[in-house]
This record gives sequence, structure tokens and C-alpha cells, in this order.
Amino acid sequence: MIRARKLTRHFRVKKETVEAVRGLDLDVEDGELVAFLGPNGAGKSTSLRMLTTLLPPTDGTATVAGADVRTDPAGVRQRIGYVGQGSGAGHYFRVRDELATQGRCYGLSRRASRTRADELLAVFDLEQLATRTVSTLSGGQRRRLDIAIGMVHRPRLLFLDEPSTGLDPQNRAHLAEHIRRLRRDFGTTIFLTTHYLEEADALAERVVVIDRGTVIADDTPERLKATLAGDRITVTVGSAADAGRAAGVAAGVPGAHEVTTDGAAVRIRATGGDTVVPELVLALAAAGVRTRAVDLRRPTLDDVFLTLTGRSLREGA
Ligand SMILES: Nc1ncnc2c1ncn2[C@@H]1O[C@H](COP(=O)(O)OP(=O)(O)OP(=O)(O)O)[C@@H](O)[C@H]1O
Repeated sequence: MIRARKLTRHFRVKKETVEAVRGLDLDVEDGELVAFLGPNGAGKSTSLRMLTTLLPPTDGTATVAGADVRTDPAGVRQRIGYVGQGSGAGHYFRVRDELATQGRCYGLSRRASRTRADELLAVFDLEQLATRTVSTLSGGQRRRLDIAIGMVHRPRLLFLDEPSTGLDPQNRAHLAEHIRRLRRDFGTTIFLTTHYLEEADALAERVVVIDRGTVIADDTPERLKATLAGDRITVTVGSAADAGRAAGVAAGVPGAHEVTTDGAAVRIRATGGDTVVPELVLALAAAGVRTRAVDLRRPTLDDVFLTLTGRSLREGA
């Protein structure tokens, strides 16, 4: 559905060159739900704008929904939906009229555009709001209308640029459910940008991590966390001296690696932490070290980003 090779975009700012996107390689298959995750300024929007033909690439190639972004931008636009960061809806129109007008813009008859508007009102739980003026909608309702507008022409591929920015957690979860439903009920391929780690983790089956214009990781959230971060175990013992002994014991437990001490605490990075913990507690007891507390923490995508870049994505965002 998306194939990009060495996609590159530079900007000239005064006499400086900003390398916003540097040689992006990307493959998205039919029906995937992919999150493009990275800190502010990583190059997410610039990549999206090139893939949606809003910005010509400086270099490289991309085919989107079967059309080349350079040689057939109109073909790309016909086949994709794009919901940018700002609202695309006219403030003073009524919700149903706004959807119907968009349908007319895509060449639907008056009747077909009304029918399509009603379908979309149902899909996005906007039926109660059909006659309301767009300017009176809440942030979450407005965002659902924006996505409905992006779906008027039934695109097989939908781009969403930071769809949940500015929404509270409850509205974010509600929107996520609608995005999942689009994929489930209509098989829409969805490519969305976000800097919300939890959203990428919970929503996407695949996460492409971008930093400073380059893809630095691309996998399922589970595999990224397991291979690039691992579980973190903290064992608290009675004293710093005990911690030294405990660290020696921990280093010998299968699955435990990167053992460090900090006062009376021993920190361990582990593969399969839930099976390492009982083995560790038994080994410590056998060595005569009394365990006071054990904490097992599952990794987050922020731990992945930290491992890859040495920086926290939370700080960057
Ligand atoms: N029109 C422009 N002119 C000059 N520099 C630009 C332009 N657009 C983007 N940039 C620069 O390119 C880099 C990537 O920007 P981009 O907007 O793609 O990042 P982003 O990952 O989408 O960030 P955000 O999460 O803040 O939206 C940044 O350094 C930005 O300042």
C-alpha cells in the first residue's frame, strides 16, 4: 500500500539546510495499522506530507496506493484519505451538510452524498449531532468529524497526522476505538503519526520509530520492547554489602543480564522477567541473602527509545 525508498526532504532556512527526512525506507501492507512515532521535529509530518503529495521530495521515490507521488500525485490523492493536524471542517456548516458537501466535491450525486453522509454519521457516532453547527462541537467530536470527512470517498488508505493531539485521555481512547473499527469493519489501511507512546503501544500492531529524519526501529510494540528494552527487576536487600552478594547471585540466573547495584538495591535487566523473579528469589535464599522487596517493571516504548537514542521520548515531546 505504501512503498518508499530513500525518501528525502531538505529545507533551506536562511543559509542553512535542514535535513527534515533523510532516506526514509518504508513498506506498509494492505490492511495494516501502523503508528509513526517520534519526538517533535523528528520528521513525521514532513514524511506524511510527501506521502500524501502535499510536499515534493528532494530525493527518493514513493508509491502510495499504487500511484507514484512524483508522476501521478492526482492518482494518489484520489485513492487516499488525509486528516491533517488542523480541522478541515467549515465552522459555520451543519455536520451532515459538511459531510454531504464533501461527497459532492468527490463527484457523488446529491442523493448519494446524503446517503454517504448518513452512513458516516452512524460509523462515527455523530447522528445526534447531525444538525449541529461544526463550531459548537467538542474537540473529540470535531476530530471524529474530520476523520469522517477523510473517509467520504471510501479510501483504502487513510493518513492521520497526530489525530489525538489536544484530546483528554477519555476522548483519546474513544477516538482510538473508532480508528480500530475502521480497520476492522472496512479493512482500511491506517498510517498515523503520534508522539503519544501509550497510544502507539495500544493502537498499532506495528510501530515505526523515527528520530532526526531517519527510521531507527520498525516492529510490533511487543517485539520492540522485548528485544530493545527487556523487563526491569529491582531487588531490595538489607544492606549495600548484601547487594554486592545478591548481584553476584543474580548474574548467574538464566535470563538476567546487566546487573548493577545502587545502595541496597540490585537492578537487573531481564528477558522474561516473570519467570526470572521466582528463580532469583530462590537463588538468593539459597545463598543466604534475605530479599526485602522485588519490583518487576515491564518496558514501555519510551524505554525502547531510550535504548536506541540515549534520550527519553517524553522529554523530546
Ligand atoms: N517548511 C519548513 N521550513 C523549514 N524547516 C522545516 C519546515 N517544515 C519542517 N521543517 C523542519 O524539519 C524538521 C522536521 O519537522 P516535522 O514537522 O516533519 O517534524 P515532526 O516529527 O512532524 O514534529 P511534530 O511532532 O512537532 O509535528 C524540523 O526540524 C522542522 O523544524
